[in-house]
Amino acid sequence: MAEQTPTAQVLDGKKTAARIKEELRERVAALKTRGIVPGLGTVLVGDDPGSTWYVNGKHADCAEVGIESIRRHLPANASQAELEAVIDELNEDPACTGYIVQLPLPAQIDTDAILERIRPEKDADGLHPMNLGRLMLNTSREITTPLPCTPRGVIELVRRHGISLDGAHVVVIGRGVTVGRSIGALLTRREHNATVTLTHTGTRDLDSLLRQADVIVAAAGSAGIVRPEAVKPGAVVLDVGVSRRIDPETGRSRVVGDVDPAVASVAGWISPNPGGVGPMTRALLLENVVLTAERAAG
Ligand SMILES: Nc1nc2c(c(=O)[nH]1)N[C@@H](CN(C=O)c1ccc(C(=O)N[C@@H](CCC(=O)O)C(=O)O)cc1)CN2
Repeated sequence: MAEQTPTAQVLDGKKTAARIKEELRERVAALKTRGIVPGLGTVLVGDDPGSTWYVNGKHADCAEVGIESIRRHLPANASQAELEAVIDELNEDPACTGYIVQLPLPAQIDTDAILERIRPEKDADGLHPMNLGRLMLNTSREITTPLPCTPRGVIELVRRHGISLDGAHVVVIGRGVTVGRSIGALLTRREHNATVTLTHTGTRDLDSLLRQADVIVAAAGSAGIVRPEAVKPGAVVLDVGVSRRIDPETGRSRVVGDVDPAVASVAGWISPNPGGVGPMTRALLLENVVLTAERAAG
């Protein structure tokens, strides 16, 4: 079959994230004039190369916008008690205005118990049950607690390209808490006003649902699961999935998304992967830290 020309417009996460970081630099400078220095803590358990890369990126981002950063690194065999001691320490540290625990955690750790131990006001990822719970409450009031970074990144990426989600049918693939379930809750709030179909590994005939979507958010971690024949012409397609493959030419590991590259000849808009939602996740984490510091300052 002849190769088709990509016609979709690009949802450029790199450029958009750079703009957000510029705005944040000014907000951080304004906080500093009031004697408030935002500080992001990161907790990494183990030496997974992907997680290490993400955490290093978060520290580099902080330096770029003037946020202080605090790093805690535990060995892969750390116990629940050892990790909880670090959480308790960051909860009390005044220099740490918000922090994240890099996920996934090793199997011996009870992840839910760790997320629950983070002080909700310092939960820079918006994954504490109280902050996730607030997402479910009064859907017309503005939320003033931290929200999960990837869902916010997706929404901000779309909004900053002038696309409205009001009334749109969004089909989300993946029911994980960091993306799928929380984006469903966020998009159905009154301010976004979308209709969401949340699909997962138990969904029958995914393609027939995808064909009805105005917007697809693919967060399955299943390489190429969104194929061109299942995409409505002109749809907005956001690729959040991360799978890793060894590139036969370079021998290096590279990211492969959930969206088949041929979708670019059918969709109206598409987010590249890498270079789409990933950089937005990082930028929105910084925004959560700044927001938390601004709110604490009154
Ligand atoms: N505590 C958390 N853990 C994890 C989260 C999270 O939001 N909070 N999300 C992911 C990892 N993640 C941030 O932590 C993240 C993933 C991807 C990117 C990114 O910029 N990706 C690049 C490509 C990177 C590559 O080549 O490997 C891109 O998309 O351009 C940033 C952050 C799971 N854990």
